[in-house]
Amino acid sequence: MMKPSMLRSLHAAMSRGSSHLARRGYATDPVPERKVAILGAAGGIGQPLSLLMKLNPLVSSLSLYDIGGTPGVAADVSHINTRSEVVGYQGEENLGKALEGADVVIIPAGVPRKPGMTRDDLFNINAGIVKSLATAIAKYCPHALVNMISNPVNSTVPIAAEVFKKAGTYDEKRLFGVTTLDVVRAKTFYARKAKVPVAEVNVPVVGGHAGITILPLFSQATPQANLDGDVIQALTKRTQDGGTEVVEAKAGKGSATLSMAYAGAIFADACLKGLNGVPDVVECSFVQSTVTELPFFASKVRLGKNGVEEVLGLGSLSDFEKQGLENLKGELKSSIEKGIKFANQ
Ligand SMILES: NC(=O)c1ccc[n+]([C@@H]2O[C@H](COP(=O)([O-])OP(=O)(O)OC[C@H]3O[C@@H](n4cnc5c(N)ncnc54)[C@H](O)[C@@H]3O)[C@@H](O)[C@H]2O)c1
Ligand SMILES: O=C(O)C[C@H](O)C(=O)O
Repeated sequence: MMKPSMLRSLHAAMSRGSSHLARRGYATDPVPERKVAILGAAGGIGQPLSLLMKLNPLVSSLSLYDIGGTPGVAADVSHINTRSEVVGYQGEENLGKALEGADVVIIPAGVPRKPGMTRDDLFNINAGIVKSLATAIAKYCPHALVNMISNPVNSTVPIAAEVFKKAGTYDEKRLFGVTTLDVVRAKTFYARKAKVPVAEVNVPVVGGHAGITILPLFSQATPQANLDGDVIQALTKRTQDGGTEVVEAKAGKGSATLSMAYAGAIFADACLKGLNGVPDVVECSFVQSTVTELPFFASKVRLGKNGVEEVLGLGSLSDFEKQGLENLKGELKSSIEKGIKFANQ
Protein backbone atom coordinates (compact mmCIF):
# COMPACT_ATOMS: atom_id res chain seq x y z
CA MET A 1 0.00 0.00 0.00
CA MET A 2 1.43 3.37 -0.92
CA LYS A 3 2.43 5.61 1.95
CA PRO A 4 2.50 9.43 1.95
CA SER A 5 6.29 9.22 2.35
CA MET A 6 6.49 7.14 -0.86
CA LEU A 7 4.43 9.71 -2.70
CA ARG A 8 6.68 12.51 -1.45
CA SER A 9 9.83 10.61 -2.54
CA LEU A 10 8.33 9.95 -5.95
CA HIS A 11 7.48 13.63 -6.41
CA ALA A 12 10.92 14.64 -5.29
CA ALA A 13 12.56 12.11 -7.61
CA MET A 14 10.47 13.26 -10.56
CA SER A 15 11.22 16.91 -10.02
CA ARG A 16 14.97 16.35 -9.53
CA GLY A 17 15.18 14.13 -12.60
CA SER A 18 16.88 10.77 -13.00
CA SER A 19 20.22 12.20 -14.14
CA HIS A 20 20.48 13.99 -10.82
CA LEU A 21 19.76 10.70 -9.05
CA ALA A 22 22.40 8.95 -11.17
CA ARG A 23 24.99 11.63 -10.27
CA ARG A 24 24.25 11.03 -6.60
CA GLY A 25 24.67 7.28 -7.06
CA TYR A 26 21.04 6.26 -6.44
CA ALA A 27 19.55 3.36 -8.35
CA THR A 28 17.84 4.75 -11.42
CA ASP A 29 15.51 1.85 -12.22
CA PRO A 30 12.47 3.57 -13.61
CA VAL A 31 9.06 2.69 -12.18
CA PRO A 32 7.47 0.74 -15.08
CA GLU A 33 4.62 2.28 -17.03
CA ARG A 34 1.36 0.68 -15.91
CA LYS A 35 -2.13 1.31 -17.17
CA VAL A 36 -5.03 0.64 -14.78
CA ALA A 37 -8.62 0.69 -16.05
CA ILE A 38 -11.59 0.99 -13.70
CA LEU A 39 -14.93 -0.19 -15.16
CA GLY A 40 -17.81 1.39 -13.23
CA ALA A 41 -15.60 4.33 -12.27
CA ALA A 42 -18.44 6.80 -11.72
CA GLY A 43 -20.17 4.66 -9.08
CA GLY A 44 -20.12 4.53 -5.31
CA ILE A 45 -16.98 2.38 -5.26
CA GLY A 46 -15.63 3.62 -8.58
CA GLN A 47 -15.16 7.25 -7.52
CA PRO A 48 -13.16 6.76 -4.31
CA LEU A 49 -11.27 3.90 -5.99
CA SER A 50 -10.36 6.27 -8.84
CA LEU A 51 -9.04 8.70 -6.23
CA LEU A 52 -6.97 6.02 -4.49
CA MET A 53 -5.52 4.69 -7.74
CA LYS A 54 -4.65 8.28 -8.75
CA LEU A 55 -2.61 8.44 -5.53
CA ASN A 56 -0.74 5.24 -6.37
CA PRO A 57 2.74 6.02 -7.78
CA LEU A 58 2.86 2.64 -9.55
CA VAL A 59 0.14 3.81 -11.96
CA SER A 60 1.21 5.82 -15.03
CA SER A 61 -2.12 5.79 -16.89
CA LEU A 62 -5.54 5.72 -15.25
CA SER A 63 -8.47 4.92 -17.49
CA LEU A 64 -11.91 5.59 -16.01
CA TYR A 65 -14.83 3.92 -17.78
CA ASP A 66 -18.56 3.93 -17.03
CA ILE A 67 -21.79 4.07 -19.00
CA GLY A 68 -22.06 7.70 -17.84
CA GLY A 69 -20.45 10.30 -15.58
CA THR A 70 -16.79 9.53 -16.19
CA PRO A 71 -15.77 12.82 -17.87
CA GLY A 72 -16.54 14.62 -14.61
CA VAL A 73 -14.81 12.08 -12.37
CA ALA A 74 -11.78 12.05 -14.67
CA ALA A 75 -11.56 15.87 -14.86
CA ASP A 76 -11.79 16.01 -11.07
CA VAL A 77 -9.10 13.45 -10.15
CA SER A 78 -6.86 14.51 -13.06
CA HIS A 79 -6.06 17.75 -11.22
CA ILE A 80 -4.33 15.83 -8.44
CA ASN A 81 -0.58 16.33 -8.82
CA THR A 82 0.52 12.70 -8.96
CA ARG A 83 2.19 10.62 -11.67
CA SER A 84 -0.68 9.18 -13.68
CA GLU A 85 -2.42 10.65 -16.71
CA VAL A 86 -6.19 10.26 -16.35
CA VAL A 87 -8.69 9.79 -19.15
CA GLY A 88 -12.45 9.35 -18.73
CA TYR A 89 -14.37 7.16 -21.20
CA GLN A 90 -18.14 7.14 -21.31
CA GLY A 91 -20.45 4.81 -23.23
CA GLU A 92 -19.95 1.36 -24.71
CA GLU A 93 -18.52 2.73 -27.95
CA ASN A 94 -15.48 3.92 -25.94
CA LEU A 95 -14.92 0.75 -23.91
CA GLY A 96 -12.25 -0.57 -26.30
CA LYS A 97 -10.16 2.60 -25.97
CA ALA A 98 -10.56 2.49 -22.20
CA LEU A 99 -9.21 -1.07 -22.09
CA GLU A 100 -6.47 -1.04 -24.74
CA GLY A 101 -3.05 -1.62 -23.18
CA ALA A 102 -4.40 -2.08 -19.64
CA ASP A 103 -2.18 -4.05 -17.25
CA VAL A 104 -4.84 -4.24 -14.53
CA VAL A 105 -8.62 -3.93 -14.98
CA ILE A 106 -10.70 -3.35 -11.85
CA ILE A 107 -14.45 -4.03 -12.16
CA PRO A 108 -16.83 -2.43 -9.67
CA ALA A 109 -19.61 -2.10 -12.30
CA GLY A 110 -23.09 -3.23 -11.40
CA VAL A 111 -25.91 -2.76 -8.94
CA PRO A 112 -25.41 -2.93 -5.16
CA ARG A 113 -27.68 -4.58 -2.56
CA LYS A 114 -30.56 -2.99 -0.68
CA PRO A 115 -31.67 -4.18 2.78
CA GLY A 116 -33.24 -7.65 2.67
CA MET A 117 -31.35 -8.72 -0.46
CA THR A 118 -28.64 -11.35 -0.75
CA ARG A 119 -25.69 -10.87 -3.09
CA ASP A 120 -27.20 -13.58 -5.27
CA ASP A 121 -30.26 -11.35 -5.78
CA LEU A 122 -27.94 -9.13 -7.86
CA PHE A 123 -27.14 -11.97 -10.25
CA ASN A 124 -29.83 -11.22 -12.84
CA ILE A 125 -28.51 -7.72 -13.53
CA ASN A 126 -24.80 -8.03 -12.75
CA ALA A 127 -24.17 -11.32 -14.55
CA GLY A 128 -25.03 -9.67 -17.89
CA ILE A 129 -22.89 -6.60 -17.14
CA VAL A 130 -19.89 -8.75 -16.21
CA LYS A 131 -20.34 -10.98 -19.25
CA SER A 132 -20.25 -8.02 -21.63
CA LEU A 133 -17.29 -6.38 -19.87
CA ALA A 134 -15.35 -9.67 -19.86
CA THR A 135 -16.05 -10.05 -23.60
CA ALA A 136 -14.49 -6.64 -24.19
CA ILE A 137 -11.49 -7.46 -21.99
CA ALA A 138 -10.88 -10.64 -24.00
CA LYS A 139 -10.86 -8.51 -27.15
CA TYR A 140 -8.95 -5.40 -26.09
CA CYS A 141 -6.60 -6.39 -23.24
CA PRO A 142 -6.52 -10.20 -23.02
CA HIS A 143 -3.36 -10.22 -20.89
CA ALA A 144 -4.57 -7.82 -18.19
CA LEU A 145 -4.97 -8.90 -14.58
CA VAL A 146 -8.71 -8.69 -13.86
CA ASN A 147 -9.83 -7.68 -10.36
CA MET A 148 -13.54 -8.59 -10.07
CA ILE A 149 -15.44 -6.60 -7.44
CA SER A 150 -18.98 -6.87 -8.88
CA ASN A 151 -21.29 -9.15 -6.90
CA PRO A 152 -22.06 -11.96 -6.56
CA VAL A 153 -18.28 -12.53 -6.76
CA ASN A 154 -18.82 -16.29 -6.23
CA SER A 155 -20.58 -16.32 -9.62
CA THR A 156 -19.12 -13.33 -11.50
CA VAL A 157 -15.58 -14.75 -11.43
CA PRO A 158 -16.70 -18.07 -12.98
CA ILE A 159 -18.70 -16.06 -15.56
CA ALA A 160 -15.59 -14.11 -16.58
CA ALA A 161 -13.54 -17.34 -16.70
CA GLU A 162 -16.07 -18.94 -19.08
CA VAL A 163 -16.17 -15.86 -21.32
CA PHE A 164 -12.36 -15.86 -21.51
CA LYS A 165 -12.31 -19.62 -22.24
CA LYS A 166 -14.72 -19.16 -25.12
CA ALA A 167 -12.59 -16.32 -26.49
CA GLY A 168 -9.46 -18.48 -26.15
CA THR A 169 -7.80 -15.98 -23.82
CA TYR A 170 -8.34 -17.61 -20.41
CA ASP A 171 -5.33 -17.62 -18.13
CA GLU A 172 -6.29 -18.67 -14.62
CA LYS A 173 -3.32 -16.74 -13.26
CA ARG A 174 -4.89 -13.46 -14.33
CA LEU A 175 -8.41 -13.59 -12.93
CA PHE A 176 -9.12 -12.57 -9.33
CA GLY A 177 -12.24 -12.17 -7.24
CA VAL A 178 -11.56 -9.32 -4.84
CA THR A 179 -12.18 -10.58 -1.29
CA THR A 180 -9.84 -8.09 0.36
CA LEU A 181 -12.71 -6.34 2.15
CA ASP A 182 -13.35 -9.53 4.12
CA VAL A 183 -9.71 -9.49 5.22
CA VAL A 184 -9.90 -5.77 6.05
CA ARG A 185 -12.98 -6.40 8.22
CA ALA A 186 -11.52 -9.49 9.91
CA LYS A 187 -8.38 -7.52 10.79
CA THR A 188 -10.38 -4.59 12.18
CA PHE A 189 -12.77 -6.69 14.27
CA TYR A 190 -10.00 -9.00 15.56
CA ALA A 191 -7.72 -6.11 16.59
CA ARG A 192 -10.49 -4.61 18.73
CA LYS A 193 -11.30 -7.87 20.54
CA ALA A 194 -7.70 -9.00 20.89
CA LYS A 195 -6.60 -5.49 21.96
CA VAL A 196 -3.62 -5.57 19.59
CA PRO A 197 -2.45 -2.79 17.21
CA VAL A 198 -4.58 -3.12 14.07
CA ALA A 199 -1.66 -2.27 11.78
CA GLU A 200 0.15 -5.43 12.93
CA VAL A 201 -2.80 -7.79 12.44
CA ASN A 202 -2.98 -10.48 9.78
CA VAL A 203 -5.98 -12.78 9.31
CA PRO A 204 -6.44 -15.02 6.28
CA VAL A 205 -10.02 -15.23 5.00
CA VAL A 206 -10.83 -18.16 2.72
CA GLY A 207 -13.81 -19.66 0.84
CA GLY A 208 -15.88 -17.16 -1.11
CA HIS A 209 -17.52 -13.77 -0.76
CA ALA A 210 -21.09 -14.20 0.54
CA GLY A 211 -22.46 -15.09 3.98
CA ILE A 212 -21.17 -18.41 5.31
CA THR A 213 -18.87 -18.85 2.31
CA ILE A 214 -16.70 -16.14 3.94
CA LEU A 215 -14.48 -18.09 6.35
CA PRO A 216 -12.00 -16.06 8.43
CA LEU A 217 -9.24 -18.23 9.92
CA PHE A 218 -8.86 -16.55 13.31
CA SER A 219 -6.86 -19.57 14.58
CA GLN A 220 -4.07 -18.30 12.27
CA ALA A 221 -4.48 -14.62 13.23
CA THR A 222 -1.37 -12.75 14.27
CA PRO A 223 -0.46 -11.32 16.75
CA GLN A 224 -1.88 -14.34 18.59
CA ALA A 225 -4.42 -13.81 21.35
CA ASN A 226 -6.15 -16.41 23.45
CA LEU A 227 -9.72 -15.49 22.61
CA ASP A 228 -12.56 -17.67 23.91
CA GLY A 229 -14.49 -19.88 21.49
CA ASP A 230 -17.63 -17.76 21.79
CA VAL A 231 -15.64 -14.60 20.94
CA ILE A 232 -14.17 -16.33 17.86
CA GLN A 233 -17.67 -17.41 16.81
CA ALA A 234 -18.98 -13.85 17.20
CA LEU A 235 -16.01 -12.44 15.24
CA THR A 236 -16.60 -14.98 12.48
CA LYS A 237 -20.30 -14.09 12.26
CA ARG A 238 -19.54 -10.36 12.22
CA THR A 239 -17.02 -10.81 9.40
CA GLN A 240 -19.51 -12.92 7.42
CA ASP A 241 -22.24 -10.31 7.97
CA GLY A 242 -20.00 -7.27 7.48
CA GLY A 243 -21.50 -6.38 4.12
CA THR A 244 -25.05 -6.71 5.44
CA GLU A 245 -24.15 -4.51 8.43
CA VAL A 246 -23.24 -1.71 5.99
CA VAL A 247 -26.24 -2.34 3.69
CA GLU A 248 -28.61 -2.01 6.67
CA ALA A 249 -26.86 1.09 8.03
CA LYS A 250 -27.11 2.73 4.59
CA ALA A 251 -30.83 1.91 4.63
CA GLY A 252 -31.44 1.63 0.88
CA LYS A 253 -28.57 3.86 -0.31
CA GLY A 254 -26.36 0.96 -1.38
CA SER A 255 -23.59 -1.14 0.15
CA ALA A 256 -19.98 -0.65 1.22
CA THR A 257 -18.24 1.84 -1.06
CA LEU A 258 -15.50 3.60 0.90
CA SER A 259 -14.11 0.56 2.72
CA MET A 260 -14.44 -1.36 -0.57
CA ALA A 261 -12.51 1.30 -2.46
CA TYR A 262 -9.77 1.03 0.19
CA ALA A 263 -9.76 -2.77 -0.10
CA GLY A 264 -9.81 -2.64 -3.92
CA ALA A 265 -6.88 -0.21 -3.91
CA ILE A 266 -4.87 -2.53 -1.64
CA PHE A 267 -5.51 -5.49 -3.92
CA ALA A 268 -4.74 -3.59 -7.14
CA ASP A 269 -1.55 -2.25 -5.56
CA ALA A 270 -0.55 -5.84 -4.71
CA CYS A 271 -1.19 -6.89 -8.33
CA LEU A 272 0.96 -3.99 -9.62
CA LYS A 273 3.76 -4.83 -7.20
CA GLY A 274 3.64 -8.46 -8.35
CA LEU A 275 3.78 -7.39 -12.01
CA ASN A 276 6.76 -5.17 -11.19
CA GLY A 277 8.65 -8.10 -9.66
CA VAL A 278 8.37 -7.18 -5.97
CA PRO A 279 8.92 -10.46 -4.07
CA ASP A 280 6.61 -12.05 -1.48
CA VAL A 281 3.41 -10.19 -2.31
CA VAL A 282 0.66 -12.28 -0.73
CA GLU A 283 -3.07 -11.44 -0.55
CA CYS A 284 -6.22 -13.51 -0.21
CA SER A 285 -8.27 -13.76 -3.40
CA PHE A 286 -11.00 -15.90 -5.00
CA VAL A 287 -9.18 -17.69 -7.81
CA GLN A 288 -9.17 -20.91 -9.79
CA SER A 289 -7.97 -23.39 -7.22
CA THR A 290 -7.17 -26.97 -6.29
CA VAL A 291 -7.02 -26.21 -2.57
CA THR A 292 -10.42 -27.93 -2.19
CA GLU A 293 -12.53 -29.93 -4.63
CA LEU A 294 -14.21 -26.66 -5.73
CA PRO A 295 -12.92 -25.13 -8.97
CA PHE A 296 -12.73 -21.62 -7.49
CA PHE A 297 -11.84 -20.83 -3.90
CA ALA A 298 -10.44 -17.88 -1.96
CA SER A 299 -7.17 -18.42 -0.14
CA LYS A 300 -3.80 -16.76 0.20
CA VAL A 301 -2.22 -16.19 -3.21
CA ARG A 302 1.36 -15.19 -4.04
CA LEU A 303 1.36 -12.54 -6.76
CA GLY A 304 4.08 -12.14 -9.35
CA LYS A 305 4.98 -11.02 -12.86
CA ASN A 306 2.30 -13.24 -14.42
CA GLY A 307 -0.41 -12.70 -11.81
CA VAL A 308 -0.90 -15.74 -9.57
CA GLU A 309 2.52 -17.25 -8.85
CA GLU A 310 1.22 -19.72 -6.28
CA VAL A 311 -2.11 -20.53 -4.65
CA LEU A 312 -1.24 -21.23 -1.03
CA GLY A 313 -2.90 -23.97 1.01
CA LEU A 314 -5.17 -23.52 4.00
CA GLY A 315 -2.68 -24.38 6.76
CA SER A 316 -3.99 -25.99 9.92
CA LEU A 317 -7.59 -25.26 10.85
CA SER A 318 -9.40 -25.36 14.20
CA ASP A 319 -12.34 -27.78 14.52
CA PHE A 320 -14.67 -24.77 14.26
CA GLU A 321 -13.01 -23.71 10.99
CA LYS A 322 -13.04 -27.28 9.62
CA GLN A 323 -16.78 -27.35 10.22
CA GLY A 324 -17.17 -23.90 8.61
CA LEU A 325 -15.28 -25.18 5.57
CA GLU A 326 -17.58 -28.15 5.17
CA ASN A 327 -20.67 -25.94 5.68
CA LEU A 328 -19.73 -23.47 2.94
CA LYS A 329 -19.00 -25.94 0.15
CA GLY A 330 -22.60 -26.58 -0.96
CA GLU A 331 -23.50 -22.90 -1.37
CA LEU A 332 -20.20 -21.99 -2.99
CA LYS A 333 -20.45 -24.90 -5.44
CA SER A 334 -23.94 -23.91 -6.57
CA SER A 335 -22.96 -20.21 -6.98
CA ILE A 336 -19.99 -21.24 -9.13
CA GLU A 337 -22.15 -23.57 -11.22
CA LYS A 338 -24.79 -20.87 -11.65
CA GLY A 339 -22.16 -18.53 -13.10
CA ILE A 340 -20.76 -21.19 -15.45
CA LYS A 341 -24.24 -22.10 -16.67
CA PHE A 342 -25.17 -18.46 -17.30
CA ALA A 343 -22.01 -17.79 -19.30
CA ASN A 344 -22.66 -20.80 -21.53
CA GLN A 345 -26.31 -20.04 -22.31
N1 LIG B 1 -16.29 -7.59 -3.75
C1 LIG B 1 -16.68 -6.87 -2.73
O1 LIG B 1 -16.18 -7.04 -1.63
C2 LIG B 1 -17.72 -5.80 -2.90
C3 LIG B 1 -17.86 -4.81 -1.92
C4 LIG B 1 -18.80 -3.82 -2.11
C5 LIG B 1 -19.59 -3.81 -3.26
N2 LIG B 1 -19.42 -4.77 -4.18
C6 LIG B 1 -20.20 -4.77 -5.44
O2 LIG B 1 -19.68 -3.78 -6.31
C7 LIG B 1 -20.70 -3.39 -7.24
C8 LIG B 1 -20.78 -1.88 -7.38
O3 LIG B 1 -21.18 -1.30 -6.17
P1 LIG B 1 -21.38 0.29 -6.05
O4 LIG B 1 -21.79 0.58 -4.65
O5 LIG B 1 -20.19 1.01 -6.61
O6 LIG B 1 -22.61 0.51 -7.04
P2 LIG B 1 -23.06 1.86 -7.79
O7 LIG B 1 -24.42 1.63 -8.32
O8 LIG B 1 -22.84 3.04 -6.90
O9 LIG B 1 -22.03 1.98 -8.99
C9 LIG B 1 -22.00 1.05 -10.03
C10 LIG B 1 -21.52 1.74 -11.27
O10 LIG B 1 -21.49 0.77 -12.30
C11 LIG B 1 -21.88 1.44 -13.49
N3 LIG B 1 -22.29 0.49 -14.52
C12 LIG B 1 -23.46 -0.17 -14.67
N4 LIG B 1 -23.42 -0.91 -15.78
C13 LIG B 1 -22.21 -0.74 -16.34
C14 LIG B 1 -21.56 -1.25 -17.49
N5 LIG B 1 -22.17 -2.09 -18.32
N6 LIG B 1 -20.29 -0.84 -17.74
C15 LIG B 1 -19.66 0.00 -16.92
N7 LIG B 1 -20.20 0.52 -15.80
C16 LIG B 1 -21.48 0.14 -15.51
C17 LIG B 1 -23.00 2.37 -13.06
O11 LIG B 1 -23.22 3.37 -14.02
C18 LIG B 1 -22.45 2.88 -11.75
O12 LIG B 1 -21.70 4.07 -11.92
C19 LIG B 1 -21.98 -4.04 -6.72
O13 LIG B 1 -22.25 -5.21 -7.45
C20 LIG B 1 -21.65 -4.39 -5.28
O14 LIG B 1 -22.41 -5.46 -4.79
C21 LIG B 1 -18.49 -5.77 -4.03
O1 LIG C 1 -22.52 -6.65 1.06
C1 LIG C 1 -22.58 -6.29 -0.13
O2 LIG C 1 -23.58 -6.44 -0.82
C2 LIG C 1 -21.40 -5.59 -0.72
C3 LIG C 1 -20.10 -6.30 -0.49
O3 LIG C 1 -20.10 -7.61 -0.99
C4 LIG C 1 -19.62 -6.25 0.93
O4 LIG C 1 -19.15 -7.27 1.44
O5 LIG C 1 -19.69 -5.17 1.54
